[in-house]
Amino acid sequence: MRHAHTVEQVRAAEADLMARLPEGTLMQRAASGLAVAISNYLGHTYGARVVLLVGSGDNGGDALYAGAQLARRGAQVTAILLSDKAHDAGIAALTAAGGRIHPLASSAKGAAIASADIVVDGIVGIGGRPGLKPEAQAVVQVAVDHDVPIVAVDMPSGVDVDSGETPAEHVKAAFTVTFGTHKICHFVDPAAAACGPVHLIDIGLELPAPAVSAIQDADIRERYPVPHGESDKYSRGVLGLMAGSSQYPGAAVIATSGALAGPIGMLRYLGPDEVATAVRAAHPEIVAGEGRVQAWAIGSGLGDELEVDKVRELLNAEEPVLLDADGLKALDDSGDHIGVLATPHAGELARLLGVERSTVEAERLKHAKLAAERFDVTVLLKGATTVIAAPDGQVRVSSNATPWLATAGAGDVLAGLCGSLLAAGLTPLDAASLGAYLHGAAAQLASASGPLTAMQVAKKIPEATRLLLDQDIPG
Ligand SMILES: NC(=O)C1=CN([C@@H]2O[C@H](COP(=O)(O)OP(=O)(O)OC[C@H]3O[C@@H](n4cnc5c(N)ncnc54)[C@H](OP(=O)(O)O)[C@@H]3O)[C@@H](O)[C@H]2O)[C@@H](O)CC1
Ligand SMILES: [K+]
Repeated sequence: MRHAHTVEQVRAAEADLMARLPEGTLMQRAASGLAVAISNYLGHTYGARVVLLVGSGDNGGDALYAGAQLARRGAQVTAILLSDKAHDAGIAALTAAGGRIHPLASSAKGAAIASADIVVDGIVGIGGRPGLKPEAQAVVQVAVDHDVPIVAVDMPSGVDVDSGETPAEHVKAAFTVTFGTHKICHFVDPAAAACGPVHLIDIGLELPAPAVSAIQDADIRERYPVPHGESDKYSRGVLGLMAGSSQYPGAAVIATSGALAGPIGMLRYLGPDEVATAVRAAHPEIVAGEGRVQAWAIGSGLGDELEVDKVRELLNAEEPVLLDADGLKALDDSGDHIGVLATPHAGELARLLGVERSTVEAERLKHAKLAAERFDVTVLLKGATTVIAAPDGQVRVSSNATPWLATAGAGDVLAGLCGSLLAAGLTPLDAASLGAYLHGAAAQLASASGPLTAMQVAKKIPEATRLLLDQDIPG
């Protein structure tokens, strides 16, 4: 996993380390990493035209020192000072390296930005409040109007660092160079979408447990419940699936496709006879009717056929339960739901919490955590970046989805797959994490940069799993 820490955690780690190192060491490490990342992006340094947007703090200092290093290697570097205050030693270093300094009032600044190869956003970093001042917004807009790429120093200025929210104007970066650890805004939308690819420069910080972790390929290898020689269909896990209705029979076929592509040994389907017939026609290996299961997945396409009392009984039973779509209507905030995984999209989460959908979309991390706490469940909030919040406060994100995945039935596949992982014995947090990541990986295979259907995603889950587990096909 990659880990993100809060501003407070970063400041504390920085203070610890700075006390043991000569002054300025951390900024030099940061600036060197930034300069290298800029050179790599441009593909050359000599003659490159680099404009630094410099705010009043150390974020501007990073930009100035990186600019000085690039100027020493032959770049034409111009700094635009956006505040009366700026990092004095950084300005001295840039000037000594042959860089130019423009105050905000300079009439030449627009032309410098318009003809730049790259603009460096050193306006604010972890000391920043959300939003851009009008003078900063104006110079950023010149870069946007002239298609000049912007590299964000630490994070795109104007985003809310600790929440990933973007309540006001902010920079949209071609890429971001950050230091010591990721920050929450790198992982959580909408801010994450403004970062572009994020390069992490190690500056030697020693950090506590992260606030948010991002799932990677290696996590699948470490946590996937791979069967062994002694496994049988029961020990691999049996999932009970309640999905589909006469109104939405297709949801059951799609959800069962997702479930069968996961690790379970057997799938029991419970639902109306005509839907069971359709499900078994698509998947003859499915067993219809009651029986022992290790986990339940309830909800996709149930429509009005949701039996709230029955579902509430299951929520209070021992087996873990996944609630999706209509199944979420059975969730209440009384009692212990520690084994429950809820998989809402933003609209469903908004209904559960009694707020507007747009509010959930703007404040995704906050509302996922709020619901996890209020309902005592693990919440998987679907989206371009999926946010998973556990009731103990752990948060993970999965960011490998493709925009093509926004298609009918994709959520049913995810519910089936996560249910399958729950039945195989993973915790709700791990089932959600691996499910979201495998779903995203399967969608990438199914899409190959083009349109896809939910069933195609389900069909690609075994291949995505095999690739991520790195297992050769025997024979
Ligand atoms: N921590 C680390 O490990 C390392 C940190 N390093 C670097 O230091 C950066 C943090 O630097 P920092 O603390 O000096 O704060 P920074 O973000 O430059 O803001 C400065 C001032 O800006 C102002 N301001 C606020 N909001 C604003 C807005 N929207 N628009 C305009 N102005 C705004 C506000 O001043 P005020 O307006 O309140 O007077 C604030 O005090 C960090 O991101 C990284 O790049 C690396 O060098 C080494 C390792
Ligand atoms: K910045």
